[in-house]
Amino acid sequence: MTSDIDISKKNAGYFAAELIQDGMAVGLGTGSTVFYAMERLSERISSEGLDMIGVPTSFQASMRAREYGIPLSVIDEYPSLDIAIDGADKIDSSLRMIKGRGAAQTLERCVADAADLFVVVADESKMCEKLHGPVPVEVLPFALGLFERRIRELGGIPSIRLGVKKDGPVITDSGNFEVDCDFGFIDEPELLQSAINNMPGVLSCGLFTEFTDRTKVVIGNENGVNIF
Ligand SMILES: O=C(CO)[C@H](O)[C@H](O)COP(=O)(O)O
Repeated sequence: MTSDIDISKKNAGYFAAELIQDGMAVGLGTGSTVFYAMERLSERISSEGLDMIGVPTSFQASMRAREYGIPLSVIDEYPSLDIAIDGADKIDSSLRMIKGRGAAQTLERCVADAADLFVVVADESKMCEKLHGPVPVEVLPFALGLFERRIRELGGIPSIRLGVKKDGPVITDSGNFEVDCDFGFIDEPELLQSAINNMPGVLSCGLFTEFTDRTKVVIGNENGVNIF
């Protein structure tokens, strides 16, 4: 049975897919809401002959895009993208967000940075007054101990993410660890983002505060979408 959340995600994803026009290079984010955008893009490719190229942000995104028959390339070939479509885990009213449930935030940040417009698709449960909850961070295995010490010094509680159908730590698509760092409610997301991203051994954290001036957030609900 399709849940309300799934309908909301589908409405958001389908709306984002309609923003894509012929000839566009499009970043394809990771997660279940982006899958709906890909589903609709696939339909448009078949029915309208939509001519587009996708740049995926993870193995998951590229596998699903291939299943959907979406032509793919890489950021080396397309360092400038028209639009990147991606999901988020928490979004505040200033359009700052936390990403990284899928441990893909490093590549997602590269693709968002390359794009003229960052379209974030989510259901209503992702909106919040103040960002809170664990901030995912991709960390070089070599630097883990030092990283955990630095996070504790900043007031966070680091917790290395463990595999579900794998013993031991989650290994990211780039071969690193993913560490969820709990800071509770985050007063100054920009400062926390730069403090974490400046730590030795950090690839990228899941706080996304730098794209707000070119972000469109599409929040799906049971009946349609709201745009922020
Ligand atoms: O940041 C992400 C992956 O790293 C996802 O975009 C985020 O977790 C949203 O996922 P979903 O659309 O499945 O709720």
